[in-house]
Amino acid sequence: MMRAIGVIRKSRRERISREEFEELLRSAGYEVVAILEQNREEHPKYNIGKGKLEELKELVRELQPDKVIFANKLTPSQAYNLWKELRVEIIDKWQLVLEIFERRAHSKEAKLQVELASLQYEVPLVKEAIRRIKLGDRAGFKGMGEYQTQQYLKHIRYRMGKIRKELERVKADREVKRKRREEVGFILLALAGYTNAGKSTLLNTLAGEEIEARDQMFTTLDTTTRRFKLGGKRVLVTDTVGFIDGLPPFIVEAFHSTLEEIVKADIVLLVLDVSEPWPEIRRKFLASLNVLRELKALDKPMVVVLNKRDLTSEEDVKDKAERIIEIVEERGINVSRVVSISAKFGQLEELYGALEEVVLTLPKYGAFEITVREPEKVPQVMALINAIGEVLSVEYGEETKIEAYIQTGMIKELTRLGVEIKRLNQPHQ
Ligand SMILES: Nc1nc2c(ncn2[C@@H]2O[C@H](COP(=O)(O)OP(=O)(O)OP(=O)(O)O)[C@@H](O)[C@H]2O)c(=O)[nH]1
Ligand SMILES: [Mg+2]
Repeated sequence: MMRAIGVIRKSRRERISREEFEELLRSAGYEVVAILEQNREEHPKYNIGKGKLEELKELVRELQPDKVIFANKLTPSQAYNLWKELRVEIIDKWQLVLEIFERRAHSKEAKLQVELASLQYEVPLVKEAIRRIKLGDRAGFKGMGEYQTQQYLKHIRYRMGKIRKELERVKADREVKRKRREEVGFILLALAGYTNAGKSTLLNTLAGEEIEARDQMFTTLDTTTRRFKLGGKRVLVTDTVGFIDGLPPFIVEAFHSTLEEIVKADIVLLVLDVSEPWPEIRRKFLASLNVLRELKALDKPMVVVLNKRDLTSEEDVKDKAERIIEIVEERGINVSRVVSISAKFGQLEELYGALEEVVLTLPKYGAFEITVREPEKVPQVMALINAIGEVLSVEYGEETKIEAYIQTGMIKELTRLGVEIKRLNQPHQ
């Protein structure tokens, strides 16, 4: 096991949770031999203050860790300065997150995305090393000389170009699949939310699946899509990578094809762990909203799902739901419903109820009157309607008249059965 010293600098602007940092270190597989904390504004040269640096030096000498890991973001020049002082590998929070991603990436796509993000992160570090060599420093990036460092930079750029192209291909592929699914009348749901909120557990419960769900951060990096039925309707639900506070743009960019599942969904389920203390829920909720905003997915119908209600009391859940509503009202965010569930224990009634309602407000639905002239076709028509919408009323007679909400894209499917269709209203907005 790799041994690490953690460093956390807290300031007015940087709200860093020590608990979360320790959790990240644990998830990345480090043995934490010491944690150093400091309250102060950022020191331009070392991030932490000079006095703290001396303390850290002493600790490094004494404990001989493999790495020193900062909970803050380090500038390339700070990383370099720290390395010069401590002579031990220095990484910051985002490199730590990327290390976790690397361990968890299974699919080819996830692996490429992680590699792209890591390379993107390295570019300024390598450039800084080159700048320092030019100024007379002897060792470049990871101890390489000037020529090697230059070559390395070239290699990084080449590799990034290649990965981007490959990811483009994956993206096009995904787009085709998504279209096909929509064409057969699926409603697309995306699970979004902070890491460890219970997204994969919810997908498992919804779809009767067994994808990995564990009490650790970033269990899921690959995108998984499963089908289930909501009433009679066909639904696809997609689970993707979890969010974290301040998810930096370079990670969002690298994971774009994965996160795009959220952008392309009909409904977003934003999952929160309701058993946590309110300040934690609030922090994670706001962080999730920020990522959704960055993805331009905030205008989608969204259901806030308070998960793990089995771990707390009913009043507590109610109180937190009200506070969530306050936040969204304050910020003018469009949330269709707030529901509480226990994904682990299969308590999903509230979620099903909300989805039934929200689904029918989707712009892709419309109200139609369907006339069936051949009685023997009625069962077949009804089955299809149930899969792509909802029957509102049926009038049997010489000809059967059905009023129903159905997906407008599925009209062709119905006409093929030889029925007559008339639109009753304009689509909901
Ligand atoms: N008590 C309780 N635990 C739950 C519930 N839902 C999920 N958990 C637990 O919470 C932990 C995290 O669940 P996951 O489903 O892996 O969470 P995730 O959101 O997919 O996490 P990442 O993939 O890391 O983003 C696991 O230990 C689950 O067993 C619930 O309703 N009640
Ligand atoms: Mg997961």
